[in-house]
Amino acid sequence: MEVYKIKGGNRLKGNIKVSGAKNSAVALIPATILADSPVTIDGLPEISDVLTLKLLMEEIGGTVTFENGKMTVDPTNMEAMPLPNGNVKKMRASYYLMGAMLGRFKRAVVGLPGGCFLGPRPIDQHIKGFEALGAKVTNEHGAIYLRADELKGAKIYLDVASVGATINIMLAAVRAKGQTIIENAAKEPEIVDVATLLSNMGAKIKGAGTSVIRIDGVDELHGAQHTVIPDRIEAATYMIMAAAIGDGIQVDNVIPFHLEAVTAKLREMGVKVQEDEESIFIPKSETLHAVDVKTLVYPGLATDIQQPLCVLMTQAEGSSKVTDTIYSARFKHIDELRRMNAVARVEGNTAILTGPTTLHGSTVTASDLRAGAALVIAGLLAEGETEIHDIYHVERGYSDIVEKLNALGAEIRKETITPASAN
Ligand SMILES: CC(=O)N[C@H]1[C@@H](OP(=O)(O)OP(=O)(O)OC[C@H]2O[C@@H](n3ccc(=O)[nH]c3=O)[C@H](O)[C@@H]2O)O[C@H](CO)[C@@H](O)[C@@H]1O
Ligand SMILES: C=C(OP(=O)(O)O)C(=O)O
Repeated sequence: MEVYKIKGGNRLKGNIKVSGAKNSAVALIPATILADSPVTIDGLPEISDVLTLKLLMEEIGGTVTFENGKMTVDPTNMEAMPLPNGNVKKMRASYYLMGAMLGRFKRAVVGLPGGCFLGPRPIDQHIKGFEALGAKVTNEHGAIYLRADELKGAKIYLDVASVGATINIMLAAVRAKGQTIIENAAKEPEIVDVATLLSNMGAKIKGAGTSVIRIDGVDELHGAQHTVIPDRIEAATYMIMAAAIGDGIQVDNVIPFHLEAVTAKLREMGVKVQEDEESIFIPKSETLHAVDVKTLVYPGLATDIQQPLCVLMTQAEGSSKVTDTIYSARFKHIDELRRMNAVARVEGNTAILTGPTTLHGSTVTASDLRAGAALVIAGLLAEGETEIHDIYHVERGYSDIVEKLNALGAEIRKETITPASAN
């Protein structure tokens, strides 16, 4: 089993470069299925979700090259191979194969997705959208079967502004006959990024990034070239880390506009965030103040940032409250932080953390991706050594995290331990 071992307490300093956005990358790659010639995507993060999608593209007959963050997918010989199990279960965003394969082949069989367990994560809005476009959708033995004689544009109102449903419906609708209107669409920057690639492939999409998206279906989509946007969640994680244990850290390759909610919250805590065009500098923090946080859909504070932010709250004076309105049970990191001496408790969909506290190195488990990121920051802050288990979650979302942090002066290493020594 692979674990991270972190010797805590080192102050960190220097520049750290953010990679391409995971949540864009995992939709851009399936979007290539819709083209009739090769699509190249540049700036992709080297994370396990991207490698899993590469394998899935190959499983359905795509020819894929991936080097130095640049992936070219030739979808010409792809077929509607059923994908009920295997790689689709390793990640959440394999659900985008449903929309993309339905758009191209008018049929697909895709296993229910994996990904972070954050409490229930239904996909009813995706299915409602596919059905509105004319697909018959059934759930058989844990796989979703989709079939349509033809896809027809429709007006679809999303009951929740879901990122996944918005993108998935967009992927199918670009090849439907006539106009599709998605109302109460999610507005996350990753949706705009996917719409940009699809438009470059010949799709007709208006309104991505607003709550009403209009799509005029086209008969074919062609190859294109695209560079993925920077990962705003990775950037926010490193901003929080910089505020917690930095002696001056510049986070490079960011779009500061995408980070406004976290920037505002850090400033409220007393952090002096300095924005430039494509970078953000965080000087050494002075006194940190407790704050209350509520996660919301974009442009509100992302639920994915809540978990790392909890660690910073252990260093702030007073009691902070974090209410997660998107995933009410996304608090498994709190138990692990308590093992590290954090003063924290969960009441319903709210965590309450009181600081400042000295964190103690401990053996802890990453229950999901951002819980893992939170524990890495906690380990960097803690006195003594921290050992983090189940780091495969972290590797779904953070490209080269060990190398990036060590370059700032951290002491973190990946080690393989035997299960016996894991106890
Ligand atoms: C691969 C990817 O992009 N993952 C992100 C995406 O996940 P994901 O796309 O799965 O999240 P959604 O935006 O769909 O979920 C938002 C909320 O809507 C609910 N819901 C969603 C779909 C549906 O059909 N029915 C339904 O009820 C969910 O349970 C959740 O409470 O957005 C989440 C919320 O910003 C982020 O935490 C994830 O990092
Ligand atoms: C929850 C996340 O990812 P996924 O939707 O891929 O599980 C995340 O990125 O924090």
